[in-house]
Amino acid sequence: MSDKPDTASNKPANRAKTISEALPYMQRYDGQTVVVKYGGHAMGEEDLSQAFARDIVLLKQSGVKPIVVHGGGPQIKSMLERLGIKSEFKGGLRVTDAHTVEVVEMVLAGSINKSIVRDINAEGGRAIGLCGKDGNMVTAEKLTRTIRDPDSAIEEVVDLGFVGEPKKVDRSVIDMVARDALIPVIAPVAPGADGHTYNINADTFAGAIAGAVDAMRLLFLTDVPGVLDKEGRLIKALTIKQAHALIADGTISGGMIPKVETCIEALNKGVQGVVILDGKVPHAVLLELFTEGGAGTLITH
Ligand SMILES: Nc1ncnc2c1ncn2[C@@H]1O[C@H](COP(=O)(O)OP(=O)(O)O)[C@@H](O)[C@H]1O
Ligand SMILES: CC(=O)N[C@@H](CCC(=O)OP(=O)(O)O)C(=O)O
Repeated sequence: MSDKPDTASNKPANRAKTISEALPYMQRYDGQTVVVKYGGHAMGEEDLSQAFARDIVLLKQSGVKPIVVHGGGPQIKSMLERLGIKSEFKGGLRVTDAHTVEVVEMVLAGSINKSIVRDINAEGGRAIGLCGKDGNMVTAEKLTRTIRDPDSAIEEVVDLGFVGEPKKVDRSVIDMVARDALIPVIAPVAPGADGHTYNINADTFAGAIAGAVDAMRLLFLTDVPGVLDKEGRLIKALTIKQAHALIADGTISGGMIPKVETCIEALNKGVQGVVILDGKVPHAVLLELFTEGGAGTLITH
């Protein structure tokens, strides 16, 4: 006997109906690749991490090929603080010197990657933790960035140190892993042809992976319900043109700008749809993929 109260939605027949209603969505995504970017702000609480891991295992079980790409900005920040290493952001990216990149790799490809792998495995999945270095999956190049001074409007080239951008993604490694029962969990750290290790923004990294594997969907789990309008209401769907207009008129600002720009790049590389949604809502991934209303903001051509 269940110890849950016998409310209408809990009645066995209604629960069976809910599961049955997921069938057309399961059929739509059957055999398709879905890349889920799990941001550092969406992690942390045990119940949420467990619900996230369960969703990923359920996707795999129902015939979808999920690929998890994770971030860990807040977790890198706290480790750098513990070690007494100062860190700053320029243009939304962490300035990464030689000491910092060691910590970034340790946190992203180490503790965070392994805790996501553990959570997925605890739910009965078989996750395998990787970063861009494994099997030479991703080759990075040092990122050159120009930033405009808001006062003088002068553009200057900033040196972000070991911050990279993905230049080449070899999808064969991901295909080999995802073909079997395994679920790839990938950290955004990659080697350069120059032998250095590069720290890559996790959104950018997820976009590159999704583009390389022709993903049907790329989901960005963040800490807001999606793209919000000027009144703070959720915009359920956007075209690329509308997204550009919202950036131009200032509705989309801050960290949401590079996220939406990454969405547009991924769509232009062949991803069919990109969704920005709140990773703090339990079972956000299932709500988006397997229910009628979906969740968050869907951006398409
Ligand atoms: N129009 C908008 N809709 C939603 N969020 C916005 C918008 N404009 C700016 N933002 C900001 O973007 C943030 C999400 O970007 P970011 O902090 O980089 O996410 P993450 O750390 O999950 O990658 C939101 O928390 C919000 O403060
Ligand atoms: C170059 C750069 O800024 N890299 C990011 C990588 C982690 C990340 O992007 O994590 P979230 O998705 O949680 O923000 C950083 O060092 O924080």
